[in-house]
Amino acid sequence: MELSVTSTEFTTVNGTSAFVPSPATPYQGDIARYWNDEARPVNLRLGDVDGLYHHHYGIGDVDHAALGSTEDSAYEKKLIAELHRLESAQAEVLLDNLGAIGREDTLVDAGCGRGGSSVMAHQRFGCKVEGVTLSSTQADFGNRRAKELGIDDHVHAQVCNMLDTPFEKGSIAASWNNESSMYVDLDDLFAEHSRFLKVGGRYVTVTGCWNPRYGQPSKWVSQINAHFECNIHSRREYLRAMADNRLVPQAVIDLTPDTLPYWELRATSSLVTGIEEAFINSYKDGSFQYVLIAADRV
Ligand SMILES: C[S@@+](CC[C@H](N)C(=O)[O-])C[C@H]1O[C@@H](n2cnc3c(N)ncnc32)[C@H](O)[C@@H]1O
Ligand SMILES: CC(C)=CCC/C(C)=C/COP(=O)(O)OP(=O)(O)O
Ligand SMILES: [Mg+2]
Repeated sequence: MELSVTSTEFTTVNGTSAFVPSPATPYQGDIARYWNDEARPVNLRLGDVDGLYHHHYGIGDVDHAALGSTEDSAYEKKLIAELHRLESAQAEVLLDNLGAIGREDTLVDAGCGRGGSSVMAHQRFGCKVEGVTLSSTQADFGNRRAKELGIDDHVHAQVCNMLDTPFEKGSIAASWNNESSMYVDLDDLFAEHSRFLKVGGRYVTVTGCWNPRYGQPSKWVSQINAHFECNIHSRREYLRAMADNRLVPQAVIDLTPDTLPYWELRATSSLVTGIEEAFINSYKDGSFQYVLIAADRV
């Protein structure tokens, strides 16, 4: 495993030894531990459907015909497949917004999780994808999947702070944060993307953000922050930090109506985690939005 940090330590995670780089901050240490320990069935069982493991949410209409009757003994399996289909549809929309990518290009998946979006990007464009995550468990998982798929020469994950990456200035054709920008300061994040992206390169984020029109983060947004130990930014902060870092928005898409069917379906499943109500209520009261922002590095 490649590491872009200078010192390392061993720690105990779930009773086993895991390799944890010295975090840039105590907060990043907490986030590394959080994702090293994470093994929720709602993520693993969905990933098992086709081997693409996501840590993001879904978009699009539910295919009720494919789900069939709730009385059917195979209903739960179909529901899991449907939730997974919607999560992969979200990643497809992110990739749609990366623009023209060639086989020779290298992309950066910032906060790559178990690597589902990285694999999909390689499968679509034939390009190289470099994923970074704070979690050694996730990086190992992603690299193992890439090896199993025979694409480890193109898809690679490493334990690395996305605010301080080893990628050379101007070397990257496109980069993204798929539900990972709520763990960092946006000025620091966009300064780093702006540094390693080529001029004319594309940056995309899919994220949940609080709506400035609501006023301040609602109780539901605060509940989501506490649940994931993250810090959801406002839509205004995204646009301001992009403008300050040579990232010019080309598309701002409100995906809130598209993600509600996913949440309403998930709330009926046996895999609920308890956070469904906060997402549904905040999307419905307008305090929280699910957005995609695509920007050009100028
Ligand atoms: C909700 S998961 C999203 C994973 C992935 N993008 C996906 O769509 O499946 C958040 C990810 O952000 C990563 N992350 C959070 N802060 C980070 C940081 N400072 N540097 C690198 N990764 C970070 C976590 O390690 C985790 O992999
Ligand atoms: C849109 C927002 C605010 C996202 C916060 C980041 C996050 C934890 C995303 C999903 O991860 P996951 O797939 O591991 O979560 P879950 O277990 O709930 O499916
Ligand atoms: Mg999930």
